[in-house]
Amino acid sequence: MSVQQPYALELRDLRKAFGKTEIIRGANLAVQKGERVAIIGPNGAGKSTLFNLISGRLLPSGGEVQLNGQRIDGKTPYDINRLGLARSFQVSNLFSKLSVFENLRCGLLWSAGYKYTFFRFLANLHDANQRAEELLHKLHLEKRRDDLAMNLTYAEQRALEIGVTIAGGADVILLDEPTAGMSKTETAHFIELIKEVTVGKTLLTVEHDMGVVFGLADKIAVVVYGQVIAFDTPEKVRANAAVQEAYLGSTLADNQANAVLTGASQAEGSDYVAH
Ligand SMILES: Nc1ncnc2c1ncn2[C@@H]1O[C@H](COP(=O)(O)OP(=O)(O)OP(=O)(O)O)[C@@H](O)[C@H]1O
Repeated sequence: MSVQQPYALELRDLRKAFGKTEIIRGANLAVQKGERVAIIGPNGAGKSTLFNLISGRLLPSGGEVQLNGQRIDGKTPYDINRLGLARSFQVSNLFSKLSVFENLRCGLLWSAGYKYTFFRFLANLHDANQRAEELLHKLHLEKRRDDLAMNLTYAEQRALEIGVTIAGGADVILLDEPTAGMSKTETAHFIELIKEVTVGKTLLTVEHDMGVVFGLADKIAVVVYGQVIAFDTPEKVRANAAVQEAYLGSTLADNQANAVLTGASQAEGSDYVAH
């Protein structure tokens, strides 16, 4: 009899109230290792709150979050990161006055624990240099190696941001709207890049752009009113009557529903506020 592997990420009856209002109302989700999952849902459904609960920025009011079979709810973002979960924020995460190479090396050295001793730092430096070169190549940023992060194009900054996120070696990656603000062509390239650099990793994205969702995700988790009402392949989610029903009710929701049902990319930008 084979021993079942733990899920890469599991939410069990997760809850979060702000004051008296329960925003996350018993969310359940079980993500297998290596799956790419897009979290979608109407505005205000609780997608960002879920990401904040998973990454430790918010403490749950109830329920559990498990990472590779280990409970992480109640831990700090730092500890959760050390246990193998990394979240990419917007470009503000970068050191704007350091070069592309130096940004990647910082990410690598931080994960290698350079803080502990100077000698360990030196020992790690050679290895970090080599791995930073490899990452540069993966990110298609070789030509930008010595340019300051602040001088990159927006799309390049987002690529570097993802590079710094994965540099730490985490095996579960959370990306907040990775292609927000990009042109259609940039988005198409970026989806391919994300796929390449996250091979073998588990990926969760919060996403409004259905083009990205259908281009990137193996599975879609539909969050409505603080619960995961469907979690399945894009095709099955599209055909799910409960998803169709839950999306009805507002113009924006109608637009999103149409996009889900047709697999079309949304033309307009989102009103998602980065945290
Ligand atoms: N810190 C907070 N204090 C009080 N209410 C909050 C807080 N954070 C989020 N909320 C509320 O929780 C609800 C869900 O917000 P959240 O940002 O998680 O939704 P979302 O699905 O990510 O929405 P969007 O698609 O618009 O980004 C909203 O009504 C929001 O006002």
